[in-house]
Amino acid sequence: MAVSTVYTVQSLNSTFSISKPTKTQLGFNQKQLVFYKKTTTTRRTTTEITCSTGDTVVIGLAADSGCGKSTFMRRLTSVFGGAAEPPKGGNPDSNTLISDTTTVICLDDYHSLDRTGRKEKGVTALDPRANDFDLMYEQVKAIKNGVAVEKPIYNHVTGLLDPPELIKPPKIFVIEGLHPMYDARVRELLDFSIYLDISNEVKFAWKIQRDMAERGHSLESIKASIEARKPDFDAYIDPQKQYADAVIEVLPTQLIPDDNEGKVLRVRLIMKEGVKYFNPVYLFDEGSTISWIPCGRKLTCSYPGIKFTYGPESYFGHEVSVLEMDGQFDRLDELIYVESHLSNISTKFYGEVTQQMLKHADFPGSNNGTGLFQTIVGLKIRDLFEQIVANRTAAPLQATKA
Ligand SMILES: Nc1ncnc2c1ncn2[C@@H]1O[C@H](COP(=O)(O)OP(=O)(O)OP(=O)(O)O)[C@@H](O)[C@H]1O
Ligand SMILES: O=C(CO)[C@H](O)[C@H](O)COP(=O)(O)O
Repeated sequence: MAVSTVYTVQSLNSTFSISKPTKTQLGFNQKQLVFYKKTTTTRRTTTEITCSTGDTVVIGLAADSGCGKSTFMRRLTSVFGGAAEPPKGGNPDSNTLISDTTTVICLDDYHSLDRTGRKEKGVTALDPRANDFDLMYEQVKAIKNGVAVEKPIYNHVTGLLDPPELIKPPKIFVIEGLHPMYDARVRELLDFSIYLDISNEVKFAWKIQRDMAERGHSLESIKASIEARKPDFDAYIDPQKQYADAVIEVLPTQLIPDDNEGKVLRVRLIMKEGVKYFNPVYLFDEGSTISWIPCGRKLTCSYPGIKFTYGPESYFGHEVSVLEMDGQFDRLDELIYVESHLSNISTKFYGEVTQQMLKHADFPGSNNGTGLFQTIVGLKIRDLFEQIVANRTAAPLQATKA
């Protein structure tokens, strides 16, 4: 019986056919090859095998508005080197940030209702009915498979949906916003997920600081906006934390009794056990329960001091490790003392965490656990990315040997 084999290779720019692929092409490790489709035709039957060759690692970052996502993204892209900028020559109100390695998109771009539409229907932007999850899923899947997409833009200045912008598959694709883990199909596409869990007291303090000082809002209007969002936040945003591989929880300090200023923070890094390519950070002794007050000869601490705790816990029925820091640093250069007591932080050289923190000393949270844990999660993401890529490169080699 005559058997002919047709291979169709779709690159980012074109589709072309080749009669017989080379070994490299069969190993799917050419970045520009996105779909590999082999059609074996006998006289009457056709079998199709489709393989994706995209190298893109997808990271989800969930948090409410004004909870530090942009700051976290700036720390993350800095770990990979190079600055992140909006697409060149594009819409000046684009929410996208592109650097050499990473592309960060804001999921607000998948709002299906614009500001007026939401007002007319009486729904908030947090409500799933105001968002297009089908399109979000299709486009994140395409990027993960190495296919460029035309993503819509939600314009925060006008409140309208602007014409789409072209997003090409990067090495690391970060989807940040209100709902990266809401839709099960999108969740499945994530290689790693993070939730920034800012307690109400702290969220309020940060909102006041930003919206009163920088945006001229009144205290009453800030209170009203937080209250108006709360039911939908509780229903649709907050539950996503159960799916996150890492949660950064930000709470008022316990070092000052009845503190309500929200300036000194207790920050917990909750790390899920058993996540592929992710080994939780630990303090002194993995799996033990530790309480450590490092203030003394090597670390300068003014009132109320600093306290670290570490240990195993259960979080939404998952086994997790929790590293906690309560208090704030007086001198950032002394952070090296704390860093040297942490293990599994995925640094490439001694003192890398301290170096990153010093480099961005002017970012919010640089003197406390928010900055420290965001930096560490950035390093863990770099490590995860490198492991995934190494694994993908090794797999075709093994297949070729077999
Ligand atoms: N770690 C932090 N410590 C103190 N304040 C912080 C911290 N992170 C963020 N803030 C405050 O919250 C504000 C919002 O931060 P950021 O812009 O990073 O949040 P966002 O989630 O990206 O906000 P939005 O979604 O509204 O754009 C900052 O201007 C700052 O006032
Ligand atoms: O929750 C939000 C996420 O950033 C925004 O409020 C939402 O995107 C709507 O934006 P705007 O208030 O500009 O119409």
